[in-house]
Amino acid sequence: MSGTHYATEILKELERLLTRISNTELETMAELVLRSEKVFIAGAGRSGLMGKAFAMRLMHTGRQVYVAGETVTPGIGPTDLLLLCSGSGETGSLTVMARKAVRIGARVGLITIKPESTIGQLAEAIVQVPASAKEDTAASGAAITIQPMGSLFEQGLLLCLDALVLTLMDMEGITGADMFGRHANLE
Ligand SMILES: O=C([C@H](O)CO)[C@H](O)[C@H](O)COP(=O)(O)O
Repeated sequence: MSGTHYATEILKELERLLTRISNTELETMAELVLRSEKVFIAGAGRSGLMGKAFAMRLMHTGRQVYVAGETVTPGIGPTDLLLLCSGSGETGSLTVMARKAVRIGARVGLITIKPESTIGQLAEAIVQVPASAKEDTAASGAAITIQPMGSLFEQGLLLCLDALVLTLMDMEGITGADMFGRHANLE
């Protein structure tokens, strides 16, 4: 298979994956975002990069958004949401954050392959992105993707988060122009 054929195959994988994501779960997550004063986003590695892309768009919708671990990020409080992006739902640093957020009384949201995971058990709202786990794609036969590791999850995660932004725009009557007005002007 050549480069563009791979890209076409990836699109087919994503189409199959996205039809298996629940609208109800997405809407529940959108409602949780709207009910929270501040939204803190966290994820490790590539999952974290997708989370950061979402954090920017969520800021564009007018919400108070922070990426956990950045120097200017304040503390989380009981009226806030910690939204975690983790395929496994078991990543150590994120599990620690989730436990701390729960202890403080904040809500935890999770986008994951594994709702039954440690973080899943701490989360009030979960959107399941039913891709292959990163370790399964390394083992022959177990995967539903031709891609290595967590790539299918991470791509599905980004699309799912962009769908969440559109859902929030619908719910709040926000336009793309409103959002563009909030974009960074020191680029
Ligand atoms: O970067 C990642 C790795 O390349 C797998 O594709 C993962 O996103 C990172 O390891 C975090 O894992 P999860 O918390 O299980 O998403």
